[in-house]
Amino acid sequence: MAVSVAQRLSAAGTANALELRGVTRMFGALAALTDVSLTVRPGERRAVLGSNGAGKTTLFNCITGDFLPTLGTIRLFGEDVTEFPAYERIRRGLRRTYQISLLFTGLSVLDNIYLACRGVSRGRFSLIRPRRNEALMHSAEQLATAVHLIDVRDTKVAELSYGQQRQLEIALALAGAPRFILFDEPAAGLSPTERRELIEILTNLPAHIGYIIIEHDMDVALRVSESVTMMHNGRIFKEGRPSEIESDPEVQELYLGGGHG
Ligand SMILES: Nc1ncnc2c1ncn2[C@@H]1O[C@H](COP(=O)(O)OP(=O)(O)OP(=O)(O)O)[C@@H](O)[C@H]1O
Repeated sequence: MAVSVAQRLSAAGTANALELRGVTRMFGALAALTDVSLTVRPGERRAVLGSNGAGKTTLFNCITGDFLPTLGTIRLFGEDVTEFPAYERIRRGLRRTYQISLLFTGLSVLDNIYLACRGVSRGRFSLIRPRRNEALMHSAEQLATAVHLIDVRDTKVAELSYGQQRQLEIALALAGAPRFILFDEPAAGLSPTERRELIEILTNLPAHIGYIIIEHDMDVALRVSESVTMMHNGRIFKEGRPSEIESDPEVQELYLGGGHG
C-alpha cells in the first residue's frame, strides 16, 4: 500500500536527508557541476532529470564520496560529510545502485542478498569462517520479498531475467539500514511489465527511506517521485513537483523536445 508524503516525513526525523551548497566539480577546465545547491528532506523521493552530460552522474559521485567536490559542501542528515570517504557515508545510511551490474552471477538470489547484509553488518571482517547468521538470513528473505524475488530466491543470478537482476540490485541497496538511496537509471533496458514492477517496488519502499532517482524514462521518474530537479550543463535550472515539471514549456523545449539524447 502506498504511503503518503506526510506519513513518510513524520516517520523520518527533522534534519534534512541531504543538503548540497554551492557544489562545483571541475575536470580540468570542464565544469561538470557548477554551484549546485539542493535540499532533500528525510523520506523525500526526488527525480533528477537532464540530458546526456548534464552532470547527473557526477552529482551522484559527489554525494557518495567517489569524487570530492572542487567547491561547496555536502551534508547528510545534518552532518558535514564533504570530505568523508565513501564507506563513512555508507555507515550513515547512504546507498547507491549503479547502471552496470555488480552482482555475483554464480550465486543464488538469496546468497547475494545475504552477502550484502553481512557486508554492512558488524563482524564482517572476522577471520573465522562465519556460520550462517539466522537474523541476517531472515533480513535477506524479507528483502527478497520486498523486491518481488522471493519465488526465485534459490535461482542463480545468471539465470534471472535482466529485469529481475535490476530488482536484485535494489535489494542489495536496501541491505543494512539505509536511510537514503541514489538510484542510477533503474529502469534502463526494462520491458513495460518490468517497469511497472519497478514502479511498484519503489513506491512501496519503507516510509523513512528517501531517494534520488536519475532516470531517462520520464514516465517512471515522474511516477515514483514527489519532487523533480532538472539539470542542464552542470547547473540546476528548474525544480518543482512532477506535474509542474511535466507541463513547463522550458522543460518541454529543452528535455522532452529534441534536447534529450
Ligand atoms: N571522470 C571524468 N573525467 C572527465 N570528464 C568527466 C568525468 N566524468 C564526467 N565528465 C564530464 O562531465 C560532464 C557531466 O557528465 P555526467 O556523466 O555527470 O553527466 P550525466 O548527466 O550523468 O550524463 P549521462 O546521462 O550521459 O550519464 C560531461 O561533460 C562529462 O564528459
